Amino acid sequence: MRKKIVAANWKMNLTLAQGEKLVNELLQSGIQLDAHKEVVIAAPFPYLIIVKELLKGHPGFYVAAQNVAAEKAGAFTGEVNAEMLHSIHTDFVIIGHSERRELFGDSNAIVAKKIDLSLSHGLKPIFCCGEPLEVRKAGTQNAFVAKQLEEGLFHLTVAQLKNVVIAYEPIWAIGTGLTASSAQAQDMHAFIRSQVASKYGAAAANNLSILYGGSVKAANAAELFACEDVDGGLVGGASLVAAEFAGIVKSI
Ligand SMILES: O=C[C@H](O)COP(=O)(O)O
Repeated sequence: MRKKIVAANWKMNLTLAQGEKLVNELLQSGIQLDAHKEVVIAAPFPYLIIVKELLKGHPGFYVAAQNVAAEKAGAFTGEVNAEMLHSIHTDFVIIGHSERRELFGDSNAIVAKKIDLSLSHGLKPIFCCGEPLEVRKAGTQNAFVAKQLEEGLFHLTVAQLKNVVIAYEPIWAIGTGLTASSAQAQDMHAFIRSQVASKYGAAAANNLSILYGGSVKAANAAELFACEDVDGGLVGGASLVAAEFAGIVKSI
């Protein structure tokens, strides 16, 4: 049975005090996780150690970095590498988020390097993919996402893929209040799973968690998560309010 996962992506928001308050409120919000459900908090780098500490003793809660360097180590001022993240017990890392792709030049080739370095240091990548509005309007979203998968992810072995989570985030739905309909989400998730099945076989595809991201909130989470191939969400804005995020987690 594949894992159901809800991940909070705080992006570049919250002071440390606000982040600590949010985590504490979340832990007190009555979330019940079984062995097949996980909550991941992608906090800014400086808070990772502290958030990890706050989550201690709460099984099923994990921390993620929002990015990782594409280089191993060395003279790369301002970068944080996979080994460093592992050394502070980071569990997951978001790779290839559309904001990184669009604003910071993360190409499919760079994404592939980040995936490799993360896996080789025991981090679980949350690989993001998704099309911009013009591609959706042209109806070529499947080909667009297939290329992202092919160039960013499909060089992995089947054993490596076991430690990867995919997040499908249509760019037109991120932070816009526009959510993909559950039918649009299901169609794309089923397509992604079929691509994985063709490359790695049905068992690998069935075990892979595929999250939806893009204006997920407590009010639409249950409908999205009810789709057969939607295994949870990657949540931006709504992860910054404890009650709202707890409502989303309770929908998995
Ligand atoms: O990583 C999260 C996504 O970019 C979704 O953001 P959003 O929930 O604010 O639309």
